[in-house]
Amino acid sequence: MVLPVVDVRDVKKVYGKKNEHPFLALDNISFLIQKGEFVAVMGPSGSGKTTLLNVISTLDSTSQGSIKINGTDIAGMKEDQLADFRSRELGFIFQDFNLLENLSVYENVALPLSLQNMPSKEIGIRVNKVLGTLGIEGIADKYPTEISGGQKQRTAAARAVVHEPALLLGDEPTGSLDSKNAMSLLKVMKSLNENQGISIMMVTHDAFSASYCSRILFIQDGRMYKELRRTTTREIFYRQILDVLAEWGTVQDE
Ligand SMILES: Nc1ncnc2c1ncn2[C@@H]1O[C@H](COP(=O)(O)OP(=O)(O)OP(=O)(O)O)[C@@H](O)[C@H]1O
Repeated sequence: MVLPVVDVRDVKKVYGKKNEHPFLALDNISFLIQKGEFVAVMGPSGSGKTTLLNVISTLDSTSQGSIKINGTDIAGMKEDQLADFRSRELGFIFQDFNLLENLSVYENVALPLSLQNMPSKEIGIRVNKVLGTLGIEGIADKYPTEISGGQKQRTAAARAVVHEPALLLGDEPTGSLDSKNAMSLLKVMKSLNENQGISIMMVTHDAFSASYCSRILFIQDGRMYKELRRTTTREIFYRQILDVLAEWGTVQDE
């Protein structure tokens, strides 16, 4: 039996203590992400997207319900087990890249493997492979201050997948890129998804970015609002996404 890569059941997240006006940020959210899916989470500001990403990425705990990543229930794990789990099973790609400025592109990408104490020869093989996949082998010796925004985001993507995680998580990964670099990163993510079989879940407010995904989860007020599967061309899917956003009064132009 193939286990889903993400299994979220009846998850609630309450912020604040009980006697201090608790706020229900996630309200009985349940969904599955199967291996090989590329899923976007969309919703109005304050709907709980980042909260959902944080509890799935094990950076925050739930108040109720269960979350399994690749079959492992993350609720009962201690902090050191969680850190180990995160470093093996998850990859993160953020809007602001989070590259270390005093390390070269090669060293930034190698970091997750160095932290796992992998032999340097094997690190070299893996890093060079992923730099090639993302088309940035030519800038391996440059430093983050010497490369473009698009190259920084590719470096961040390479670092996020170099350890071959079960799940790649993105928080507005195209958010700080111009449209050309955003499209280029989305194509890279789609190719990692289709050719390397990496499962991806990303939060985005951008319908164009979401149209590269195979499924969209729309959340509102901490609840599942709607789900949209791509069964058609990217262009038609984009219009279908815009139709849902229009229900919230959030219309965008491509
Ligand atoms: N640490 C916290 N303590 C109390 N309330 C919080 C906390 N973090 C988030 N919230 C509240 O929970 C709700 C969901 O926040 P969250 O950041 O998940 O929304 P979001 O959908 O990611 O929003 P945005 O699109 O604006 O980033 C919001 O109403 C927010 O004010």
